Amino acid sequence: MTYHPGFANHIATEAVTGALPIGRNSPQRVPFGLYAEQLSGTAFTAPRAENRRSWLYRLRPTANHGAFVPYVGASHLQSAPIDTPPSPNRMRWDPLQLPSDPTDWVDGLVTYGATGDVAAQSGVGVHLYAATKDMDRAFFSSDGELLIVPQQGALAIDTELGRIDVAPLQIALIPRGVRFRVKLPDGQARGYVCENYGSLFRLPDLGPIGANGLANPRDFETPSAWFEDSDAPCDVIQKFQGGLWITTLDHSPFDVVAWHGNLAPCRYDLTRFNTINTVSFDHPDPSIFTVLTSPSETPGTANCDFVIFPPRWMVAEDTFRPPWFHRNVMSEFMGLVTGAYDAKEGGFAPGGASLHNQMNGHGPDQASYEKAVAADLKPHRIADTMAFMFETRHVVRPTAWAMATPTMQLDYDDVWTGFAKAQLPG
Ligand SMILES: O=C(O)Cc1cc(O)ccc1O
Ligand SMILES: [Fe+2]
Repeated sequence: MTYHPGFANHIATEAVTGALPIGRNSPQRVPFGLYAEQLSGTAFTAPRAENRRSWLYRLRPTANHGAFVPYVGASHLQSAPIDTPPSPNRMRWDPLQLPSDPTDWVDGLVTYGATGDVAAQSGVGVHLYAATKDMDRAFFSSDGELLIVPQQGALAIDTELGRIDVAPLQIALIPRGVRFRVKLPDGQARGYVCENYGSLFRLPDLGPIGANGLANPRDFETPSAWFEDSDAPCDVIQKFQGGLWITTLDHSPFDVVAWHGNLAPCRYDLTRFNTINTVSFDHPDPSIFTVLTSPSETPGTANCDFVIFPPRWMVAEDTFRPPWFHRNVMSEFMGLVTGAYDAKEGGFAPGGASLHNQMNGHGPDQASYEKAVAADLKPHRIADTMAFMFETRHVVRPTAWAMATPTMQLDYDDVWTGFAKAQLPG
């Protein structure tokens, strides 16, 4: 498997020499009788800097399929708007358990919450997955791009535009509409998915940081063209406006022999993140750890930011080093890939999740607080950690499933109930 470095670069790739038309997108006769097809990730008229599309050259056009019918499977996938009431309460969940029956990646997806409105192309869906079986069918979301954060087990993702291998500490980003199937080299896998209904994820501006730092573009990797020439039937499941639909093709959907453009799946290794932090005092806002951002119409107020808390040196002087107590106009869904998170001494396990919605007080648990105020502030490396946050301007509504699952920690408030009252002089 070969990859091309760069984020949303214009790439030209062919799995068969001579398959890619030169100098035009849609010649009268495409080499080998391939079908030329445009995949648009932004409106045709989106400004050039925003515009994302690719041209695919395939054995058959995607349009060559029968009707989709509703998918009747054990799916726990949902979309915004969620019909259960929003809750101001802070929530936390133990890890999602592996299913007892053989379950592939698509049936292993469970929606914990969603926000915005899938029909209005704003907001996100937040899913976790727990899977034990390779997919032998294809899946795509018409509702949003998928940011996949593996937590346990590698994923071998075959997509129409190439194959991506990812493991925990890496992420994959799959554009809206791109069909893919997930295989499990380790036999089982768990992780998180942000389904972004809004504007496409991109690298954040760096402002005074300068031209380099945080996630550097060249560390994103886009696969070369790959295809399979198979006339065996293949089920394709589509998520469309929250519902799941299925059709059966009489051929493989993975039949793109060549493609070019700047809309394609990619992967990124989170350990390549160039972490920037204070070298004087005060814990900076977590926006300093933004990997990718999906802007909204309001500058600086994201539809969704993907923020990580990677291993790093803590050197701040006269500073409460962990995340401070706070209330945020943005809503925060967090997960933990590995290790421990510096604001939570207990209860936030790798594979677990938490939700702190708009304006609701949260921050270090009491044990983290006591430890931090007592600490001798020598340089200290937080070595084994990788937490992340999907932070959104829209309030996340938990699903009925997430509210009812036994993995929900009903005593989560208690991590903040024991604080001693401050003592004023006199
Ligand atoms: O709530 C959290 O743990 C996430 C978070 C981390 C941080 O360093 C500062 C603010 C913030 O919301
Ligand atoms: Fe927070």
